[in-house]
Amino acid sequence: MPKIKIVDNLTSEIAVVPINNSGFSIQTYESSFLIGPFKWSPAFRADWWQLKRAQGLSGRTTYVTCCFRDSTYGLSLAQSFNAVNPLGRLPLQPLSNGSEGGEKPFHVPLLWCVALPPSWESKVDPGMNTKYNMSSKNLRLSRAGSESSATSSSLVDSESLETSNESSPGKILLKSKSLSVPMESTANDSSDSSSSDKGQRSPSPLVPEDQYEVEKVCNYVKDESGEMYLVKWKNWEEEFNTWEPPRNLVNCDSALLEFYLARKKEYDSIINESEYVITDTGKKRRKGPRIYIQVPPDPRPYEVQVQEFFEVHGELTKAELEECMKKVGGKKKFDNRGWTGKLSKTLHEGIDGKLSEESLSSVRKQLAEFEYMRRRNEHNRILKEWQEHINNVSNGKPKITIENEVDWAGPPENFVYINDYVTSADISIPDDPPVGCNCSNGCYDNRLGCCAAAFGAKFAYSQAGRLRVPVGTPIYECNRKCKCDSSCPNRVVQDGQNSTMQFCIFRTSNGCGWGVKTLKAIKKGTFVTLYVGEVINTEEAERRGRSYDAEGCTYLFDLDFNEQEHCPYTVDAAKYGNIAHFINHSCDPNLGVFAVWVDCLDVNLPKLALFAIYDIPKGAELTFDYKNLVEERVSKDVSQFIDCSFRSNSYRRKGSQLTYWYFSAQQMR
Ligand SMILES: C[S@@+](CC[C@H](N)C(=O)[O-])C[C@H]1O[C@@H](n2cnc3c(N)ncnc32)[C@H](O)[C@@H]1O
Repeated sequence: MPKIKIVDNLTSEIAVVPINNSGFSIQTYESSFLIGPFKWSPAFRADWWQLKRAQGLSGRTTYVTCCFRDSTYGLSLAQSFNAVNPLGRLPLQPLSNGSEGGEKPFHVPLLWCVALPPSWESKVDPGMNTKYNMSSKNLRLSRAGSESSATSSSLVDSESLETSNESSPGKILLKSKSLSVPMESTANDSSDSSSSDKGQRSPSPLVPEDQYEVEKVCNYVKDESGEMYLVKWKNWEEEFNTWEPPRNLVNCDSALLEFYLARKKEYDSIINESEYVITDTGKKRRKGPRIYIQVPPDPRPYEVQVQEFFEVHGELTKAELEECMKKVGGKKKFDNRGWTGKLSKTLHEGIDGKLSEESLSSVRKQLAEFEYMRRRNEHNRILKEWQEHINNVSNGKPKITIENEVDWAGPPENFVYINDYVTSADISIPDDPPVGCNCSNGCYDNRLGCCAAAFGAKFAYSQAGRLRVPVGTPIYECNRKCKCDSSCPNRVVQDGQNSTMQFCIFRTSNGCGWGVKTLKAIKKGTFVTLYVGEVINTEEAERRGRSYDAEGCTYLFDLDFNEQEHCPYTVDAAKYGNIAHFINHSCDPNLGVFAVWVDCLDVNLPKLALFAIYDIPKGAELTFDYKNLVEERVSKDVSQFIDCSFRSNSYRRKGSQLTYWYFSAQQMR
């Protein structure tokens, strides 16, 4: 009667019970644990997970060794496989020939030792249903590395196992990236240390202790239970080669590629040298024996394989990609799971010139979709990075998203997001106001001595912090010298944007480049944003203006509020700017620009603040009127280029007194 003893470190014994031809049941005596019957099927996988969970092993990659010794049939079989995928292919290797007699020692390295050779089914008497026990003296454990380096949960208790002095090739060594304790050969360990060394890993400072280097890939199989590669490990003899699932083969691209290319060549030469016959049904059939070698998937990254295809069949055209854009749109994520299998194979048939015109065109269509989505994904990633950067700088005030479903434009080159004016070395913006108000018990409309009244201006805000003066009104907010505190209603612009505001920098579809839309409704009179940039002097502004004219882009804003003097300063938002950099022009705008003085009371250096001049609905593009600016500063060509495509905003209130508001700084006085 064949006997098998199952040993592990959690339970002393596990019985493996063959259930007819359908598989095995595992019983652990200590915990009266019974699983099964299970088959070599997905159901077995489920059972296995159940077992792992019950044993507290879930979430761990555990290596499992299954051993089978059948004295009736005189064969010892052993194979290791990953517990995460117990259904991985188990190519069985006879470890010793039972006909030589005697029980051969072999290692039982990790948690489980169970009898699981699929081919055993055919050898088991269907009705037998017998518990198999193997004497523990057949099991032998030894390991390389120190005892202390072993985790107790990953080793069989060697005390409980008897040792055998027999030399035998019957050993199982697990050499894989996840294995924590390397096992060594016992074949010659007591008598021949030099040959024993051959089976050990030589210490390498570059390879962590728990990892093994792939020297070469020797074979590949794929069947309904998955793919496995036969691996020769660096510094280990061939007899220690193991079958590994693809996920265990990390950082060994060149070994995989070398094997793939050799295997493909071998396969192609068989195909090319074969004779073919035309069958009665008109099909071409290869003559000769079945080809047993299998070609693994090309391990090179998707981009490399696709490039090879394009080199043979030409790059994708703009039209092909645009077709995809219409079909897929801007949002769908690139998912290359669909890529890995079939398409890769077909692609290679295309590279090898084995596809018909029709199939080729269908492959191109599929590739165009992949390419489009891949590029779109990459593009979205870049935009996302930019979005994160902007929100970091603005501290989420306002919250900004970026969207481009229109073209491939990315973040503007050399653009630096800022929150406040920046200056060149020759300009400084004072922030120490010489005077402030004495209103210790509240600032309010026309209160004598309060900042607005002191400067001869109107109190600009309602108690709710909304603007209530028409465009052209200068705004004097309370400053750091004032007696009032931060709750003062005359501190709107200096408080910055409300963090509940949400804007989206989006790519316009009417050729205006980027624009800004609001993702939340904005009430009329609400402060929306500052127009910030680099403060430069007149001469520099003239120079830059000429070059911006040539480019057809304008970001210059003269601070020409002091009618008495020539305008000494200009704000240039081309390179340094905030969200206002992206706000487009309209002759019928929903934002108005106001000059606001806070801590800098220099008449030539106000802040430029954009306020909502209507109730703006969610989703509307934000615009202000910079036509006057264009007429003053920019050439005719550019002012022709600027159109007033936003004129017909349906949410505009007819007859509103605000319709005559203009962007011109001159008119704000
Ligand atoms: C302050 S920027 C606005 C953001 C700009 N769209 C971008 O992509 O960076 C001004 C430039 O935007 C473009 N622009 C703004 N409003 C426009 C409009 N109504 N029609 C055409 N182009 C416009 C012009 O190129 C102009 O020089």
